[in-house]
Amino acid sequence: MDRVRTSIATVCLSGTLEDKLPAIAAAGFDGLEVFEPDFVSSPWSAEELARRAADLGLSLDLYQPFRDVDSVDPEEFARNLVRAERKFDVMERLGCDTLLVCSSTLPQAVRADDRLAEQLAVLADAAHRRGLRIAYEALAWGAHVNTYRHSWRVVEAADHPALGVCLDSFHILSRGDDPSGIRDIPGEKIFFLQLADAPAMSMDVLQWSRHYRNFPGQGSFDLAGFGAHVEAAGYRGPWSLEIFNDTFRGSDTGRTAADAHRSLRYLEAEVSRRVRAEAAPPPRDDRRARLFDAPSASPLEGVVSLRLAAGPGKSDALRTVLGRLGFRLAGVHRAHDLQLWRHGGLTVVVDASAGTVWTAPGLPAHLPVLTQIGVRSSDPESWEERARAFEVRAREVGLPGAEGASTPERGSASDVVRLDMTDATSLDVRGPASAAAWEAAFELYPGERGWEDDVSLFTGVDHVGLAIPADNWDGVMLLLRSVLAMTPREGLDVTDAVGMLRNRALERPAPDGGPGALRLTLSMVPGSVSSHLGAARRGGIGHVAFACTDIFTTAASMRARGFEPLPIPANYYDDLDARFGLSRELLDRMADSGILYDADSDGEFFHLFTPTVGADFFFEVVQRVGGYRGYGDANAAVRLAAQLRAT
Ligand SMILES: O=C(O)c1ccc(O)c(O)c1
Ligand SMILES: [Mg+2]
Repeated sequence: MDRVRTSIATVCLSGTLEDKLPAIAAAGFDGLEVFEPDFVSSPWSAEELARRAADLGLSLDLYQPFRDVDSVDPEEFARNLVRAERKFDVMERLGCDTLLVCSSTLPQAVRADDRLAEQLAVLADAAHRRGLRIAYEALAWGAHVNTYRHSWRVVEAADHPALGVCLDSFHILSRGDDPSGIRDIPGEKIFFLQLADAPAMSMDVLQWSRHYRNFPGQGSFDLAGFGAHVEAAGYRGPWSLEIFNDTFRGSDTGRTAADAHRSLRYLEAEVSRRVRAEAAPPPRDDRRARLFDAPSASPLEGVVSLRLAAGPGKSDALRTVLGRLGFRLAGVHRAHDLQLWRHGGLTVVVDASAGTVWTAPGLPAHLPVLTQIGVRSSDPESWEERARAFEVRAREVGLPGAEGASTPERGSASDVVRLDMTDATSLDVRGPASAAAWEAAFELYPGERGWEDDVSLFTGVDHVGLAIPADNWDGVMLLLRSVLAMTPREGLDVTDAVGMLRNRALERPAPDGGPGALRLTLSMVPGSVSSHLGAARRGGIGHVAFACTDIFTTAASMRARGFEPLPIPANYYDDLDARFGLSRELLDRMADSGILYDADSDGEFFHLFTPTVGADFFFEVVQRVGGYRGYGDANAAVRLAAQLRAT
């Protein structure tokens, strides 16, 4: 059976049709929806657009929108029919056979269903005579028809072969409607399917729809459940994206189109899972083969290494902090200005060169920056395949050779597969052979093995905080959810001394089902990818949080190395006392070491912070007690104020 056809409305992308068409084709779409304002503002004739689309192998799947066709005023309805005929002319010339008609938003919309069905049948008849058809869509803010069930009732009553419904996930899910009734619509009467996700928001639904939609996997709708209903109904037309989003309208066209196509692949894989889970016995191959499914990859087994670009300017400050955290300088690279720091099983590489040795040419605007997170896994190649299936570039990397910084990727096979998570930070999946290959590139200090201080205070990396430029937020979210199968937690906005930060944690469970093998907290920073890392924001954002089992012992040990706890005000501990009723003794001990506290129904959380190093980077040490699931976000404003004071 044929694969699902993918389509995208031109309104999703930035630029003019000259920019959009090639980007849509390059991203791998089969077709597109012609958004009328894009056509009206184009110098291309309908024939020219049709020819250009055909040259790129794209079909024109829908012409949209046609608004407010029905009317209680017969003369107005007659005029609307004339208007429709003009659009049929355009569609004939385009070779596009389906017109999207939205439910009316006007006061003169027909309120009687039988009358509305009659008018739609007249319109459908006119379309039919031209070999065209009408897909009727219930806008969530339609004056009379604003639910899919209502649109289907009217279409069913009209009973015309050239009239069907258009289902748009946004209009259905934004209202909190139950989508399971889609199963009751015959698949062949669903003429078109528009897919959009959106972040949870509490606002006027029209504003929400016109400005904040995003691609499947970027928002919080249950689109997999929605898609499973549509599949069950037997719909076999294209899956089309219709995203009105102000940020996408101003972002790189090719990049947005690539995200868009990836989002459909992700959604197909998710729907495929639902369909399989639902059906007993599992659906036959024909149903499954229609939907894309990604190969699974070897489990990730925790963060084992980190790399920080510090440049010559920030490497000393970083060196001081790492030393106080209990890391030791274990060696230097044979050819590059790279330092190897170690603590127990953890490795941190500080890149002190004037460019970055492994990353993009030129240093990011703000230093230090976390450029790499290394995770252990038995089969890195399986990640290369999985990433490729999701159209994400991943590659096996060589170690920086001795030839010079200009050819860092040449060198011995590394057993490392690199995936670009953000513009600054890659995820390096490190296979069993990677550690040895890696070490060979470094000159280890004598006595490195029997270091007298070789106690490991940290059990690993609890989580990593990344600053994400606003225009890359949705793209990163989709990549983490699709390729890495991470699950977002509820978003949280934190208001602090210098503004508001939008935060979102994503987690990927450990192979043993325990807490996160990979936990990331993303914070949205103003600015764009093109300014390399967004505008500077005062205060800490990017960070690495090390896990420990006894934060008081860890704090004492850090202090013995010269670490000075971040001064946390007494008011904070009084407030803790009021909220949690902790013992005075515990509060005093926490205050003494600059430790902050949080608790949820499953456990407790203790954490401490370093001052910021450079623009916004810091380290955190955390101790989770019981099943605490959060990240101590309640303390973010107190932490930030203390960091501002300390730097
Ligand atoms: O916002 C609108 O008007 C609009 C137009 C066409 C659509 O398909 C839609 O979902 C919304
Ligand atoms: Mg729509």
